[in-house]
Amino acid sequence: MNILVTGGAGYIGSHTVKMLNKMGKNVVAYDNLVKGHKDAVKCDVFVKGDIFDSELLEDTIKKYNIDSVIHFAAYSLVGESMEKPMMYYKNNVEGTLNLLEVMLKNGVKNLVFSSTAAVYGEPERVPITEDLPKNPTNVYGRTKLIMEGAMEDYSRSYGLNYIALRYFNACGADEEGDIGEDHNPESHLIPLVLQAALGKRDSIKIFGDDYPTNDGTCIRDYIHVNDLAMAHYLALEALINGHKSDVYNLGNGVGFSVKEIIDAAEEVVGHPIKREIVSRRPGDPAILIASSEKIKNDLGWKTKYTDIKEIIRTAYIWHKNNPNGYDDK
Ligand SMILES: NC(=O)c1ccc[n+]([C@@H]2O[C@H](COP(=O)([O-])OP(=O)(O)OC[C@H]3O[C@@H](n4cnc5c(N)ncnc54)[C@H](O)[C@@H]3O)[C@@H](O)[C@H]2O)c1
Ligand SMILES: O=c1ccn([C@@H]2O[C@H](COP(=O)(O)OP(=O)(O)O[C@H]3O[C@H](CO)[C@H](O)[C@H](O)[C@H]3O)[C@@H](O)[C@H]2O)c(=O)[nH]1
Repeated sequence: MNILVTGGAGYIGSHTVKMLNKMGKNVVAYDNLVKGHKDAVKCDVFVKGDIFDSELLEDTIKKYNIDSVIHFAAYSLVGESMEKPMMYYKNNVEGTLNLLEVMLKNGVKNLVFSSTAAVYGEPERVPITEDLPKNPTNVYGRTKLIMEGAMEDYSRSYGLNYIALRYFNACGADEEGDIGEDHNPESHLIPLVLQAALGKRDSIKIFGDDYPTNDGTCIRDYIHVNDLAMAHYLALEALINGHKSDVYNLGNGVGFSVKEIIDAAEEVVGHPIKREIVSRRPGDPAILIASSEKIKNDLGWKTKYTDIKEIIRTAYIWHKNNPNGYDDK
């Protein structure tokens, strides 16, 4: 396997790069560093480049004899996608189409693609299985769904072999503490809760406590970033061994409310975390819980991290030791 990882300097990409590198695979991390961090790249080869740069992509594929691609590079802020749809269609759709064109032109047919639970929108039931209707409630989710459709068409017409992985809420950090989550701006719940715990912000704002859930706050399915990373490896291995193109959910199958996450974080850090109820964030579905039975049955994926406190603890180690994230700001 000679694997090109686009978005390899980002949060999930860097964890996948590190894991593949540790497994002895040949990995080339490719990232324009618009959001990612060079220090997050724990493999020998890093190429600073854009997925729109066809020439550099082609040179990289040839130089490193690339046979497979894991494609993380995208924009992924739901709120921003509603304000700036053009930016999202351009990067997530046009950018990915460009990458696919260069791949196919150079005979690279294996692709693992980052999709998202956001393709489902407000689900008609939980746990969510892959066959449920796809009705994204935001532009971000729609761009990912459009790409799932394009990959299906490319698979039929050009022999692209792809697996799209629909992640639920990625969280946690590598246990060695050298890489973690550093988004700017940060919008995800767990890093924000931990920043509040570490005094980096005054409080954690709870976006609405009037949802139809037990405690009124939204329920999500939190999945450790290294469990996600492992799924990418299994997906790629399956494709190389002739597995058909497919789509899989990735979650723990258990839901935690926002309040339950803050309670769990308080136990991890050992002191209370100031919380504040504010109004709902537009576009937030009340409950998202994954069924990941399909990938467990098909590819033998297993989660290593099932205890939410353990997951938060791995994130806490990173945030405590790197209160300002990576040193590149
Ligand atoms: N974090 C989550 O909870 C979550 C959930 C579902 C899906 N996803 C998807 O997973 C992928 C990775 O998410 P993440 O949280 O690691 O995001 P991230 O922003 O940390 O990583 C994305 C990386 O892609 C790079 N990038 C963006 N546009 C690029 C371009 N045109 N050319 C080259 N590099 C480019 C960025 O610099 C960044 O390093 C994304 O596709 C995202 O949509 C994330
Ligand atoms: O300061 C905050 C931040 C978040 N939340 C709440 O915490 C939950 C989790 O929010 P995140 O922003 O951490 O994650 P999302 O569920 O909104 O989004 C994640 O899952 C989506 C799929 O549903 C997309 O894939 C997206 O990229 C990914 O970040 C939500 O109910 C949100 O309302 C708060 O109450 N306060």
